[in-house]
Amino acid sequence: MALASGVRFAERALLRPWALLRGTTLGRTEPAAGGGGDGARRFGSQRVLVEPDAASGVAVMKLRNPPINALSLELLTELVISLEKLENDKTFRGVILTSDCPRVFCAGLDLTEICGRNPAHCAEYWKAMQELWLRTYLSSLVLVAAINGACPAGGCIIALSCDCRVLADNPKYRIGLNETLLGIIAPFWLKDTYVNTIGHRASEQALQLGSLFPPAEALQVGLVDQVVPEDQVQSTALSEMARWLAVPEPGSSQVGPIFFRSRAPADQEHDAKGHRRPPAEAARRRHPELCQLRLQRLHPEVAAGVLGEAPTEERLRAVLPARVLAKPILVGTVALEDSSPVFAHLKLLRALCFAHLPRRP
Ligand SMILES: CCCCCCCC/C=C\C=C\CC(=O)SCCNC(=O)CCNC(=O)[C@H](O)C(C)(C)COP(=O)(O)OP(=O)(O)OC[C@H]1O[C@@H](n2cnc3c(N)ncnc32)[C@H](O)[C@@H]1OP(=O)(O)O
Repeated sequence: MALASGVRFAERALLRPWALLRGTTLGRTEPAAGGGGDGARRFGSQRVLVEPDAASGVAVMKLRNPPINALSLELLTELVISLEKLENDKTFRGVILTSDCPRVFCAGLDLTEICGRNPAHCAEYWKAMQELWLRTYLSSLVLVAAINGACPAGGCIIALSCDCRVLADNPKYRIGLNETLLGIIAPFWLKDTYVNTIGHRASEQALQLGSLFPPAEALQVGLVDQVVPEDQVQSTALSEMARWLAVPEPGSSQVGPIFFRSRAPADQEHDAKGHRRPPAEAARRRHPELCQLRLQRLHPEVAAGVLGEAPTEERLRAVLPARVLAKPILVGTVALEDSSPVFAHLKLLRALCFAHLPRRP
């Protein structure tokens, strides 16, 4: 019964992802601030404001979940949708991520989404967090973080998944992964991202101590690329973006996320006819091992949400057709298959089941 109700919950959420967006208006379009230039219209949602500049191919994406841009489920979902929208629009090559809330870039996970919530909610929330990380870390767009406020934990994760980080020079704006101090253990993909950015020893120390770096130290350790006066963060981010976008194709698309963040061949962005693959598919091809990690890491939490409790083989065999169990399912293609929610859900269920079954000889 727990299984059946768990499945119904997940199915409903997957079939109606917009149901997660309580009180949200998506796709609203209005003139950009300052009158808007050539074709400049801003769009976005309640918690993510997008100011696109078609002429430069750059959009500024502002988090606005006052007072501190805590990563609520709604904000995570809206960020993913906005990024996906820009990735699918060939006009855009770069996004500047910044905050619309004074003094805080992003306070990290919304702790009210975790504390005292049921396992199904935690699973949904955690999945959304990983989705955002995958979407940013593997994005085909150049992402520059214009960090105009405090940037702890989950805020730092967003910044780390960008190609470049510009931090405002204000000693109150500290940045780092401090979750250890809250009793949250960084998953290994996050540890790896830290190591890739600031090196092994610095990560080891900073993660264990839960260090938050003030601007000068963040620059010194390599956590940010530039520290500039607060009123120059946006303009510096735009200059950085111009530098990154000036690299001609194909170099610009083949180095960067594909080259550095994947062990897969670097030619996965386009199909044999030269058509650009949908971002989710390209990401999966570029980074199969990430997809795999994703589910390996995800399954205990999701199992709690989807299956109600750790399933026994007997229970799984009772609910799954024999042919499903006869053939190993590729674990991990699930969450990136968002084009078909029902299919994705079935695959998720199967993959979870396999994660709990004894290995075949
Ligand atoms: C099932 C899920 C499993 C998850 C597994 C995770 C695996 C690892 C992956 C990611 C891990 C991420 C870890 C995190 O992100 S944990 C969050 C860590 N965040 C922090 O430590 C930041 C804490 N906040 C602050 O330091 C400050 O609030 C600051 C952002 C600097 C802003 O300071 P200030 O402007 O002075 O504002 P206040 O401190 O007064 O805060 C205003 C109100 O906001 C509330 N608040 C603050 N932070 C959070 C938060 N993260 N979530 C929810 N609410 C938050 C604060 O209590 C104030 O509320 P109120 O006005 O009602 O008192």
